[in-house]
Amino acid sequence: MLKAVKGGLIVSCQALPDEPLHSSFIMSKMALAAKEGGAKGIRANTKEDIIEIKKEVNLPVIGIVKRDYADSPVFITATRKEIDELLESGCEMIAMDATQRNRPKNSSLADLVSYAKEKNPSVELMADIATLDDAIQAEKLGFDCISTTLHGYTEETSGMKLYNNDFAFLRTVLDNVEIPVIAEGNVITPEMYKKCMEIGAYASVVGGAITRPRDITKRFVGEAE
Ligand SMILES: CC(=O)N[C@H](C=O)[C@@H](O)[C@H](O)[C@H](O)COP(=O)(O)O
Repeated sequence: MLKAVKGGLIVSCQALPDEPLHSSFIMSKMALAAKEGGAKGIRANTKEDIIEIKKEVNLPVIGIVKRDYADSPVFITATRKEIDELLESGCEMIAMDATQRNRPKNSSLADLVSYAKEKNPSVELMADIATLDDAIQAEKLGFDCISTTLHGYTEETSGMKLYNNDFAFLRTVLDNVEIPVIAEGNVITPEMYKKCMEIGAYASVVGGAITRPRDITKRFVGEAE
């Protein structure tokens, strides 16, 4: 997967149950639109969506399963159960929360990494990180790449945006790890995408700005209010 997406755009095609476009069929068509537009890969949520997407496009897929747990704030591929679902989906890469927060049932991130690698060594692993320390730890744990997905979405990083201070966080992560770093989260214009690539991101994931029309509409409406 990593080779296939190098230097390119990965489109995240996700719609949760409370979103108008929640449907595996619609996500598969979003993926087709992304492919026709030149995307090199797809990021998708749930085994069901990934299976539908794979029927429609032959692009590599980064799979996640978002599921809430009462005893932890971690919700992106949080336990072995979600890893199992993704291994059954046929996705080429699995992304998981790689923050150092408490995980459901006191499980450990190291365990999830070795579990996934043992079950299918050919599936690559992406670390969804929020801080520089998360990135450094993820590299030590053997992840294949890092994504800035959760920067701004944890208690510690609340309110921070990837583009703040001319993408300072992305630059810092790039300076401190050797494995590929993928820019993800609030990349909402083609100019921002271009900037991420110029700074040295290996690839960039864009989601809402392409596949969430409710959010796009809100941005337009909000601009004129
Ligand atoms: C924080 C979180 O839950 N991020 C999720 C991770 O898969 C998705 O909801 C985002 O759409 C994805 O990261 C792409 O980001 P953006 O939609 O901002 O381009």
